Amino acid sequence: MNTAAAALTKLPSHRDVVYELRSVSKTFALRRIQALDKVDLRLERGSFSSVIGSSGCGKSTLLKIMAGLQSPSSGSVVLAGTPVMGTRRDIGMMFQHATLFPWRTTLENIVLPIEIRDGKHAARAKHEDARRLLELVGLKGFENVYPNELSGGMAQRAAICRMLITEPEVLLLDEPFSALDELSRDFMNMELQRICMAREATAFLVTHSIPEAVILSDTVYVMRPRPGRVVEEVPIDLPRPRTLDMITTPRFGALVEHIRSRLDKEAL
Ligand SMILES: Nc1ncnc2c1ncn2[C@@H]1O[C@H](COP(=O)(O)OP(=O)(O)OP(=O)(O)O)[C@@H](O)[C@H]1O
Repeated sequence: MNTAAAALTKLPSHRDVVYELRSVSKTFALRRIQALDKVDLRLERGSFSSVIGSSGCGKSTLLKIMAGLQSPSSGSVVLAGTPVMGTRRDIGMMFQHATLFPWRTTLENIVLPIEIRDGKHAARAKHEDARRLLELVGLKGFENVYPNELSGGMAQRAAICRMLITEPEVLLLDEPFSALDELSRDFMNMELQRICMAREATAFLVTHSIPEAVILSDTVYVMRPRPGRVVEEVPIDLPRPRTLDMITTPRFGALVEHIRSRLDKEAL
């Protein structure tokens, strides 16, 4: 078996806990909204987790706190043994829209986080790494193309490279493919799995789609609103690598139904 095939058949390592949230609460004092109430999370190294819940249940607030973009009102957030007190180098983020700069080529967009952090010289030194990442996501040959020549899916792949160029420990993903059509989204989800497995990345995804959460995750956290809290941690016992035809299996259907039954009824 070649190395790429070996990487694909490897199961997630499930060893040490890399990210831990203990009793995280968040209240927005001005509007007296308790967005999060005592949320506990433990992400194992190399695992893929998702959070699902109705609109306004606190998913984005949770992600922002994990990213160090917002501070919790109480509780602790620890990544790789140190408290998260602000943005940090070992956290990579990806959002719904790729937001590539139109005046920079794909390659220049990918190395931008390095340029901002360490300057132009350091960014240039990363061009080889950026080329390798482009190959990993299937964009070889698009190094010198401008964003207006990329499809939505291609732009999101470039955004994956931009997230990975700083070699983050964890990937925080806020509905990264929700703006894509269904076929591209399915394809990109399988690509995301391949990339995460190849790099043994620890990933955490916010999504509104139960099937997406199930096909990608080792664990799905179900949230309910007012106040936002995790009501269940659902282990997904489907084998890896996951394939799209698993969606038609009875086990997949049972997991989707179980998660649906645990969601806030008003959201359905
Ligand atoms: N900066 C803020 N100031 C005041 N209230 C806020 C702020 N950010 C979020 N909220 C409130 O906190 C609650 C949770 O919001 P959040 O955006 O985390 O939910 P969500 O689950 O991500 O929603 P959606 O799925 O619609 O994106 C909501 O009631 C929202 O109005």
